This record gives sequence, C-alpha cells and structure tokens, in this order.
Amino acid sequence: MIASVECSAVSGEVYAPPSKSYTHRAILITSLGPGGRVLRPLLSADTLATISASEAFGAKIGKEEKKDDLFIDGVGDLPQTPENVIDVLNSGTTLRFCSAVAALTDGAVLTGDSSIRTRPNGPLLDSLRELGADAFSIKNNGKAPLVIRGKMLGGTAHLQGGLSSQFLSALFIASPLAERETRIRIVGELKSRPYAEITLDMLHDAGITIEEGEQEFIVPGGQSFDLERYTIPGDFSSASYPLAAAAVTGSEVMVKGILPSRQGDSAIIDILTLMGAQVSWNRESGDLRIKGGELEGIEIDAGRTPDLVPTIAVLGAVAKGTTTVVNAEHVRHKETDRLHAMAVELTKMGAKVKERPDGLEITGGKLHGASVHGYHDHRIVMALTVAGLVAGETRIDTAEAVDVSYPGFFREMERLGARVRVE
Ligand SMILES: O=C(O)C1=C[C@@H](OP(=O)(O)O)[C@@H](O)[C@H](O)C1
Ligand SMILES: C=C(OP(=O)(O)O)C(=O)O
Repeated sequence: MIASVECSAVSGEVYAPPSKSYTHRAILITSLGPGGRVLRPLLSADTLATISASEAFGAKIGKEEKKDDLFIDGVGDLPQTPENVIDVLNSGTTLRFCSAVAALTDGAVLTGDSSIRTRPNGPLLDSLRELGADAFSIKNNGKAPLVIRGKMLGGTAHLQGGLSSQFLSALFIASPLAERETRIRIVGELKSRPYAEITLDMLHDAGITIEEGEQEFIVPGGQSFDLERYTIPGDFSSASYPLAAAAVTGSEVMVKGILPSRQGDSAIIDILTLMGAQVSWNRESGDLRIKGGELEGIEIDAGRTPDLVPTIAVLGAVAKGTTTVVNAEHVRHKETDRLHAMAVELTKMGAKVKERPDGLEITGGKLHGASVHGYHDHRIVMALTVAGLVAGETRIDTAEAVDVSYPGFFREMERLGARVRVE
C-alpha cells in the first residue's frame, strides 16, 4: 500500500488508540489466571498475535458483539503445551513473552515474519536455560525460529539489560508459575525500563508478588494469577503522531483519552514543550491539547523511550538548529533498524542527518517531497507521514504496516484535515 501525503495542516480532536503494551499484557496475564475481561483493548495485528498465542496455551478468548471488549476464560495457572508452532507475526512483545510462558509447558516452537526473524533473543534464551528450561534458536544465532522446552523451575538468571526490556518482562510474567523462587540479576544498564515497570504494575494488580531492586528482582514461585477486569489506557506512542503533526504544521489539536499511566512515552509532552510547542494536559479528563509553533532543536536521551525516536527525528528535521538523540542503540533492533531508516529517509526529504552508533544528529531545515521507504515498519510509516505534511508530495510504501499498532491511523489523520491518500 502506498500513502501519498500533501502539504496540509491538522486541527480538531482525535482519540488516542488504546495502548499496545498494556493490551498485550492484559490479554496474557488474564489468560494465565482464571480469566476475566479486558476493556477497551487495542485490536491490531500485534495484539491479535497475542490473542492467538494465549489461545494456543489453552485460554478461550471472545469479543463482545458491539464493543471491542474481550472476555477470557483462563488456564488457571496451568498453561497447556501448544498443539502447533506459535506464529507471532511482526510482534516482538508476543515472541518474547510467549517464549517464557512456553518454558512452563512441555515446550513450543515460536516464529514470525521476516522482520521478527532478524531480532535478537539471546539474553532471554540464556536466562531461560539458567532457570532450567531448554531454549535455543534453530539457526543458533538467538533469532527465531526459537525452540523452547520446559520446564523452567526457578533459580538465578543473569540477564543482559542492554538490548531490550521485553526479556525481563517475559521472565516477570512466567516466573511466578515456576516451582521455586526466581532471582533475576540485570547485567549492565536496563534499557526501556518503563516497560518493565508497566509489567510489574499489572502483575501486582493480578495479585503477583515481586521484590524489586535497582538491578535485582526476586519472584517467589508457585504463585497464582488473578486479573479480573482491566481497562486499557490510551497509547502515548501512538498519540505522538497526531501531536507531532500539530507541532510541525503550527496547528492546534486535542488528543483525548490520555489518562496518566506508567508509559515512559508520556515524555513526548516534555519533549514537545522543550522544543517550543504549547502543550497542556488535563490529567483528570485525559485531554491533551497542543498548539504548534516554531520548534527548536534539543538533545534527547532515548534510553527509556525507544518508540519515540522516529517521531523525534521528524520533529528535529523541522526544528531550528540541531536535535541530538543519544543512548538509542537498542532502537536498531526493532521492526527495522530505525536509526538507519530515519537517517536515510529524512535525508531523501532534504534534512541533514548524521547517524551515530547510538543515535542521530539532525539539523533541521526545509523538507521537500520524495518517494520514501516505510520498511514495513508502522512507526517509520507514521513518522514519515507526519514529515510529509510539511514536505508535500511524499509517497510512502509499505503503508499497511500501520495495522500493527494504529489501524485507524490514516483515517484519523484525514479526519484531522491531513491530505493523505492510501491506495
Ligand atoms: O514491552 C513492551 O511493550 C515494549 C517494549 C519496548 O521494547 P524494548 O524493551 O525491546 O526496547 C518497546 O520498544 C516496544 O514497542 C514495546
Ligand atoms: C518495537 C515495537 O514493538 P514489538 O517489540 O512488540 O515488535 C514497537 O511497537 O515499536
């Protein structure tokens, strides 16, 4: 699918889609216990992969007829051995979380699309082996297809923290059902930490105890899950696109449904404010209002907020002066190498971008239209769409990738007045 974008401003109101990260966790955690309801879930390609995987472990999941709410009949702390290979499609979260759950069963084979098969899982496989499971990559390079054989019993795992927080979240979700206590020691700096904090929060709501330290976590074994009812908050990463669209076009937009939560990507509010946009957030009503203006470059540490990097790169390409993104090496291991992708594509649009090993240096200026590549990556496609609003005459390929996290993206942007056509 090609998205064609013309110069246009945006205005009006848009609802933030429900959080992808919260939805994955709510489905899996509810499925592991007796069952319950997930209210206002995100139904997208990635979360459908987690629904299928939870069903493969024995949960029964249905959708209410008129609303998207899910009702789940869970496995009562006894995930079953899947009958077949688990296909996680494009979803790293599903791959990592379900690999750990598979270690509680006799075993499973997990794989996904061509992007998933390039992403690293070595630290998780090493930890699962330390905890008593057999876990390996068929190609012996840490990448899917992965073979997991149970059972993980507990013990001490030494987990490399520098690549992804999803390995830690995966161990948090599975280890309460191990027979014995699990100790997880983080080696090095833990990247994307807020996502591990979301997992801890939701497990706490499900009645799970985890002793938290800075670099060490202790999870007692033999616990029981019970998440009866969970309402999914709005997604800050998805909200960053309409917010950035207003910021770069100097327009005014209200994003609704943005209540406080543990999402690290709420940092987008401070980033936009520091760059010169006027942002006000009513935390009670969940209304986030932005008025764009002249933007100025800043330095941003993206260690905790990897998913904002494509959005920040576009803001930097339009802002006055230089925007520097640092501490973002882990952003190279997403659906595509997002540092490289944004450097190459924004350069095609006339921006001056230097790619560094752990980030980007972007000197803003006037963008012009171009045919750009979306890399089958939802965040690259959405960020380049925002850039297209100021560049004009922009064509983005693989635009169907938005289905991964924000299926209504183009429709909503059009409703806000953006001149976008998809065919
Ligand atoms: O746990 C999660 O829900 C996520 C964690 C982050 O990944 P890493 O921890 O691999 O950086 C983030 O990029 C991803 O979109 C969602
Ligand atoms: C990297 C992402 O997700 P995942 O790791 O689940 O594929 C994302 O949504 O940007």
